[in-house]
Amino acid sequence: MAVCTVYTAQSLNSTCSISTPSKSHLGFHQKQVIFYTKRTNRTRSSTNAITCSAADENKTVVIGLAADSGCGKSTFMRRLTSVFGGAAEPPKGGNPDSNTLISDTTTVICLDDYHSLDRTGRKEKGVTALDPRANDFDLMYEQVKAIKDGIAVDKPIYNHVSGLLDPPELIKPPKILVIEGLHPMYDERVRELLDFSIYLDISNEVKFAWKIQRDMAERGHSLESIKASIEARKPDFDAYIDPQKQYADAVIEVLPTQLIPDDNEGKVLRVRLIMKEGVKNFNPVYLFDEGSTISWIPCGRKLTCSYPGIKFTYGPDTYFGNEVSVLEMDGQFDRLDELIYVESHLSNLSTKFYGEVTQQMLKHADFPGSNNGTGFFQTIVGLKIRDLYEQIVASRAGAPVQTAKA
Ligand SMILES: Nc1ncnc2c1ncn2[C@@H]1O[C@H](COP(=O)(O)OP(=O)(O)OP(=O)(O)O)[C@@H](O)[C@H]1O
Ligand SMILES: O=C(CO)[C@H](O)[C@H](O)COP(=O)(O)O
Repeated sequence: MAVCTVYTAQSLNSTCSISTPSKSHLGFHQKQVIFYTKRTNRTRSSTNAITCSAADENKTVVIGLAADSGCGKSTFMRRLTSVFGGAAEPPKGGNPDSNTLISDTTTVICLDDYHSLDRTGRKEKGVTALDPRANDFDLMYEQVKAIKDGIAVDKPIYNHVSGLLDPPELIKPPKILVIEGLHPMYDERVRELLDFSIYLDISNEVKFAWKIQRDMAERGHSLESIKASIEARKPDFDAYIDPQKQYADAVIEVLPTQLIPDDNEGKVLRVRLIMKEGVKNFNPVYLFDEGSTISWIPCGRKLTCSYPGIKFTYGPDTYFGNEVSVLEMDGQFDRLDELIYVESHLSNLSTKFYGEVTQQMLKHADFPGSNNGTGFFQTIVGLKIRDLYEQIVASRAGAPVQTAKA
């Protein structure tokens, strides 16, 4: 037994703890405790440096989700957390404007909380929130690494209501940590901590249509102000956000349909799920025959399709020099219960029972994108992440990995 100041490891199986008071500015959860190590793999008798790490099988799995604002991250997160069961809610009794969502298995933190400049600060310096100079990547790295190592942190909160940085909130290491926001793959050190990464790539036309729908209808903004805000963000979006897609293990690309010539309504979407080959614990989904190039129009006797119909394509491709498999869906579903027909023609879905994708889609039929490839592919990626998590846990425990059914 030793008495020391520790950055508290929350897991009982944590192997040891650390004492480096000079690091308190990094927001580790710091307190004076009697320090007891249950299973010590490594101890170093130094007054100010005891290394800490959670027992390997308990280490937090870290997922990164990158996208611009208003591109469907929250909707995706709701689909993902639902796959693990249990409701995701803000920390109980905490800041009502917290951006964090916690469920039994997952904790989703929003990287806006690492803005180093508040709204006024950005205005004074003439930088946008997308600019790396408005974000604290050192703190982001230190805290994500700490959580991954089983250590709770006091994470700052960026308050979107006031535009100010609020007092921090305690984040305990969950089974799965999702870091979502503008820059999860921007900093190489943070990128290295990710067990899996996703980029939501929404084309300008579609982003514009979604922004109008939300910001005009729900937030009372004018068409001109929405256009101006998109234009103002574009240079920094192109410089700092968009390039992250090259690092993503999966990209969901959302484009206008090709089924309606010169469509400018932006309601019918062509959605591409780009899946990197050779990623550990992740086997891309395929249609009919793995590695072949397939074009499929499922609108026949088993799927109701009104104009302009539905078209799937699948095949190998390259993306930023990486080998990928691409599954594409253009069009929209008329009847969600018939989705089972499409699901039954896809393989490597990592479902636990026949029809699980369809069941998830029906459960959240009211979420945006439920009648097209955005919701369909987000659900599939959610199931793939569950599978990846289960494989990581099984391999750490040295148990044979029980592969998913489909
Ligand atoms: N798949 C979709 N299909 C149609 N509209 C969508 C879809 N996903 C999101 N939207 C629209 O975009 C808006 C923003 O979605 P969401 O809140 O999920 O995005 P976000 O990236 O979390 O936004 P922010 O970062 O601004 O909080 C929704 O209110 C909805 O209008
Ligand atoms: O790009 C964003 C990510 O959500 C926001 O614009 C950024 O976080 C700044 O927020 P606000 O506009 O509320 O000051």
